[in-house]
Amino acid sequence: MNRQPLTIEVALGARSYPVWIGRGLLAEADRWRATLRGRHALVVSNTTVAPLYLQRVAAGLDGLAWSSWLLDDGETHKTYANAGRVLEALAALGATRDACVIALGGGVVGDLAGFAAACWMRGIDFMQMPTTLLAMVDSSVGGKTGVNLPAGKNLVGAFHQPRAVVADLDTLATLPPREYRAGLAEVVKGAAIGDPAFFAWLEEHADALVARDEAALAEAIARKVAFKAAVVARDETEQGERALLNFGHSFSHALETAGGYTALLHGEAVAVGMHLAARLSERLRMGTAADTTRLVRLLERLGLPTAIPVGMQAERLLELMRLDKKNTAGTLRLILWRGIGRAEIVADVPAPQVLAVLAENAR
Ligand SMILES: NC(=O)c1ccc[n+]([C@@H]2O[C@H](COP(=O)([O-])OP(=O)(O)OC[C@H]3O[C@@H](n4cnc5c(N)ncnc54)[C@H](O)[C@@H]3O)[C@@H](O)[C@H]2O)c1
Ligand SMILES: O=C(O)C(=O)C[C@@H](O)[C@H](O)[C@H](O)COP(=O)(O)O
Ligand SMILES: [Zn+2]
Repeated sequence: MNRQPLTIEVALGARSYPVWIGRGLLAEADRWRATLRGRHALVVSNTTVAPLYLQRVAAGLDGLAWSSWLLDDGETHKTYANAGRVLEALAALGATRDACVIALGGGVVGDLAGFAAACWMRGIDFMQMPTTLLAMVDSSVGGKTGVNLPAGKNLVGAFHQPRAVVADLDTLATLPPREYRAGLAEVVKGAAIGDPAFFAWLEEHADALVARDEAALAEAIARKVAFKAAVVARDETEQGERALLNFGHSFSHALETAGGYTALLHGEAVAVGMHLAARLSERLRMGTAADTTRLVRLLERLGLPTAIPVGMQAERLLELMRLDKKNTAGTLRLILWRGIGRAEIVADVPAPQVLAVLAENAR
């Protein structure tokens, strides 16, 4: 079998890096090990992923001074305190400026480990080894790193690009169904904001994706990664276009925070958030009910939620949305939607209209 991975480059000049997508890549250490510059490596993983996959990575670190640091599992552990613990682990390892932090896990591990790498000695190398669908198609690519505060999602963080992304599709074999579906939400997001042909392809292949058909999944991952890589290459630090990748996220981050980071998975909250953003767009006479229906149908076929969880108050959600990083000067700035493939950044969105959509959809 030809084991050459698909390579998608994130083109950022001297800081360009490959996203390798394929099977068996963790064990093919020669490829990824060549990107390590120094003799120290810290593998950050969690208590679920490490027993499954750390051994494959460890085999490739032979001869280096390396150790591992394991996070407890779950979004509630993506905290500033735990980022500090990763930094302490780097100190214990004696990591110098040429050390590398390797994130082995989902987006929680990747965001936290990347943030620690951005902070240690003002920034050291970092490699992403995503093991969830969501991390492969979204969080491992683009260099957004960070942690949550009780006040809000991802409020503390840094842009810090990895040196390489190693997406080993074999790891998805152990991913629980709910986590797999959550990853599909970020795939739909990419198509919804800027690629109508991809959206139509997803509609056509929804059943195959639900059944985890290998070819359909590989194509979905490749298309979403290529889409995101291109956006990041044009606007690395979200001065403009990159904010479109935040479609649904003003709502979803509020939903996640309101739920104490346990009620909804990030991808599930993004699905609900995209639905709410589409409804708000209709209300503001930007989008059409027909497009919202297409979006909701696709999300539901993929097994994703589209409704606000029972008991979440509209006023509380609006209050949380006011702390979103896209806002300026005390006004709401959201990603709204003119329809399939046509998202837009909209400033000064009237709060009463947002509240009305939240209230209409709260249960
Ligand atoms: N930086 C970015 O650009 C970006 C983009 C999207 C999401 N995110 C962040 O990513 C996080 C969500 O990431 P996620 O959905 O990967 O969640 P996650 O990291 O919590 O992983 C999901 C679950 O799957 C388990 N798991 C991971 N890989 C597994 C495997 N191969 N087999 C079995 N179990 C496995 C994990 O232990 C966890 O229980 C959120 O914090 C979100 O804010 C960041
Ligand atoms: O890469 C981006 O840019 C994104 O917005 C991707 C999002 O899916 C992701 O959830 C990201 O972490 C959100 O970033 P934030 O800036 O809203 O915290
Ligand atoms: Zn997201």
